[in-house]
Amino acid sequence: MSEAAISFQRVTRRYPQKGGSDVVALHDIDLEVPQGAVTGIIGRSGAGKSTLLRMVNGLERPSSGQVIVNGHDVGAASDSALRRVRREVGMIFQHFNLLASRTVAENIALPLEIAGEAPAKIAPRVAELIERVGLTAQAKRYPAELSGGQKQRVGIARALATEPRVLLSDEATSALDPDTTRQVLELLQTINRDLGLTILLITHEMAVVRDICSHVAVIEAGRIVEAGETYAVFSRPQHPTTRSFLKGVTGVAIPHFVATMMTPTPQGPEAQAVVQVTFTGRHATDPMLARLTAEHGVSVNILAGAIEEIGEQPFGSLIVGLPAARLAGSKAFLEEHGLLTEVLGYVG
Ligand SMILES: Nc1ncnc2c1ncn2[C@@H]1O[C@H](COP(=O)(O)OP(=O)(O)OP(=O)(O)O)[C@@H](O)[C@H]1O
Repeated sequence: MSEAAISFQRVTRRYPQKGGSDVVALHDIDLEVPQGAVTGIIGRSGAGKSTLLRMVNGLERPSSGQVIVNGHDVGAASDSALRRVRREVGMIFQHFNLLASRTVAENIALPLEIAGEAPAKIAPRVAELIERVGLTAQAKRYPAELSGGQKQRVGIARALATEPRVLLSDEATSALDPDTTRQVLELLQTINRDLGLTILLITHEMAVVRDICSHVAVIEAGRIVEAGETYAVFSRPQHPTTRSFLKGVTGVAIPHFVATMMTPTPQGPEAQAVVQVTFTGRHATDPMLARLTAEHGVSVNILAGAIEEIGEQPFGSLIVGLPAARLAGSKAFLEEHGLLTEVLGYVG
C-alpha cells in the first residue's frame, strides 16, 4: 500500500477573536490524502476548506495537531524547511493570480526565477510547460489578452514549474463556464496520470468531484463528516450534507407529473410506491428488475433512468413505480442482489 502524500492528524485551527470566544475553523481533523490520487474536499462556504488547503503549504499553521506532507511536518517546519516544502507543493487559484505585467511565458518562469534557476535552464522548461498546457500560440501574450480557461492553464503551468509532487487547487474552475471547466478538469486529470502528481482540490460543486476525484472528503462546520473513495461515497452517502451535495449530480429527477401526485404514505390499496433504485459496480448491468417481474410477478413501471460513469465504473439510477403492497418483498429482493433502494413516496 502506498503511503499518504498528505496526512492531517488531529488538526485543529482556532482564530482568536478580539474580546470574544475563538472561531474554531477546523476541529480535530484526521484525513489521509493518498499518493498519486485526485482527492476533493467539498463543503459549503465557511466550512473550513481554504483553511485546510492552506495548511498543506504552510500558509496556515495548525493550533494543534500535525500536517505531514511528503513526510515533512509542515505545521512545525522552520522558514527554510517551509521553502523546501513549498517547492514540492504547487497551487492554483480561482482567480488565477497572474502578474498582469508579465507574458504567459514570464508568468510561468517566475517560480523558477525565485528558486534561482539559471536562465539557460528556465527557457526550455517553460517551453515544455507551455506545450503541456496547450498554450504555445499564446506564449508572448499578456493575461488581459487571454480567456479564463487560458489564464487557468497558465496558472497550472506555473504551479508545475518547480516539479512539485503535490498540486493544490483552490476552487480552480469556479470562475469558468461549464465547457471550459470540463477542459481544465481534463487537463488536471491528464497531469495527474502522466506525472503521478497528487492533487488535492477544494470545491463546492459535487460535479467536479464526480468528474475527476477518486477520493472525496465532505467538510461541514470544520469537521470531516464523510470521506472515502468517490464511488463508495456516491453510491452509499451516509451524511445528510453529502446527500444534499449529491442532489442533481447523480441519478435522475422524479418526473414532474409523478412529483405533483406524490404523497408520503399510500392512500389506497392500489397505491404505487415510487422507488429510486441505484445500481453500482458489477450490478449496474444486471437485469434485476426484469427478474423481479419474471420470477415474482411484480409489475415494474420505469419512470426515469440514467446510467453514468463515476471513477470509470458504471453507476445507474432508475426511478420506478411498484405496487405498494409488494414493496417490502421487492426491496428485499433487489437489495439481496446488490442494488440500493430508497422509497421516495407514493402515488394513489
Ligand atoms: N483569518 C481569519 N480570522 C478569523 N476567522 C477566520 C479567518 N480565516 C477563516 N476564518 C473563519 O474560519 C471559518 C472557515 O473559513 P474558510 O475560509 O476555511 O472556509 P471555506 O470553506 O474555504 O469558505 P469559502 O468557500 O467561502 O471560501 C469561517 O468561519 C471563517 O470565517
